[in-house]
Amino acid sequence: MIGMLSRSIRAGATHTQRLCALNWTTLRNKKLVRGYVVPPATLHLLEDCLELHYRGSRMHLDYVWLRDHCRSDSSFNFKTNQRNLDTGSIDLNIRPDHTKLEDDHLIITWPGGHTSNYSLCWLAENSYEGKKQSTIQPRILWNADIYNNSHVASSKWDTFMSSDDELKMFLQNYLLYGIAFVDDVPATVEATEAVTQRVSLIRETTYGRMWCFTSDFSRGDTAYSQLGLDRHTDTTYFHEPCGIQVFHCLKHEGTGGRNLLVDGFYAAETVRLQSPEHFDLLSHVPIRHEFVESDDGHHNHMIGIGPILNTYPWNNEVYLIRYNNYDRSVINTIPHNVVRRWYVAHRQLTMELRRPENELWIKLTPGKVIFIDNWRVMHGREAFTGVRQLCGCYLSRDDVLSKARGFGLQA
Ligand SMILES: C[N+](C)(C)CCCC[C@H](N)C(=O)O
Ligand SMILES: O=C(O)CCC(=O)C(=O)O
Ligand SMILES: [Fe+2]
Repeated sequence: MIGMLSRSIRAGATHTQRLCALNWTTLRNKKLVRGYVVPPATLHLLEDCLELHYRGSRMHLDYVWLRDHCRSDSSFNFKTNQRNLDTGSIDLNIRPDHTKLEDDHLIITWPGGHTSNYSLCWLAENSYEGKKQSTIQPRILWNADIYNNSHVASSKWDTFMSSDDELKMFLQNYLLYGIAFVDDVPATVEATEAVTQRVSLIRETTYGRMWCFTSDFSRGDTAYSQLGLDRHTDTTYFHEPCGIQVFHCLKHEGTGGRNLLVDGFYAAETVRLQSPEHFDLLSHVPIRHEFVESDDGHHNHMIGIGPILNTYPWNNEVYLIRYNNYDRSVINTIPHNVVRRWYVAHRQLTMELRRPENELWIKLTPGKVIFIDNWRVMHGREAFTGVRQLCGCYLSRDDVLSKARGFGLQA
């Protein structure tokens, strides 16, 4: 399992990306890369696509796709990175009039005279064959030992607020592990908001923008009690669950109240390895989650529908887990001959999520702000006594990933 996980990390930079980074002028002259002879690129025009052999990969590039992805000035706006070309105007039976390979570029002349010029590196990087092999987001999946032995450093408030290198390191930790910490934050809602905004935009929800809650049952949800909460992800009842959950415990005078963290993707990968058919059910059967609240001040009825595990179809990478047994709603979207199999699959995932060795327990104290990837890492809480006050907020995932990409991180 661990071997597999580290492969997924190394897959971060694809074969083609690494090759493209080399100096090809030298290579063309020598035709030799570290002892390997580089075969020249070759082209075959098939009925509906062009077959390109380049640096060890064989790609099939559909003619309509090629015309659609033309990067000439009239087809593509490089200032805005948007397509100019009207895809609706491409002849669906289009075929090149003429093709040639020149200086690691493919040049196509289309009927009517338009010319397209594609770098072979770009094609390799953007072809289906290239994408199928690469990981969208490299991650280090963990159980308690793996996480603890990684000795992931927390950021400190001062450096975090002033240094971009520190923010980049924080984001890298967050992307790899799905959790990241900032320490020594002043124990106020304002400072929590500031530390959060350093990362990205706050996502306002029915709970507010910044929320501060205690066990006062002010809302129709057990989070607002002293009860223990089993591992779960939040806002499963949104079609797009919140991307990040931020928690800062401003005060706790009493006992208990530790938080539990479990890497949902670690558990999901174990299920995939042991019972691919269970993994398949969990990633295809749509399930409803629901939040119904009706009292004096609050009227909410949220419904979110989607499978427990969400995967990219082309490379089977998991990108989102919705797991909240409290908020899971009536199952009426599955025929009876599938229901029991789904429960068996769900039980297996639950057992993996509940293995004690997968549980990371932490006591949040004033000053320690945790960012949790709510699409990946479950959180829970131990029952507590006394006054416990937690503040925090949600972030939307797109904005956080965009920030990370801005630092050159793969996300
Ligand atoms: C975090 N905050 C206390 C504001 C909201 C808690 C929401 C809890 C809900 N059952 C869910 O899982 O989404
Ligand atoms: O009280 C806690 O530590 C967390 C409760 C919870 O699950 C939530 O607010 O989403
Ligand atoms: Fe929660």
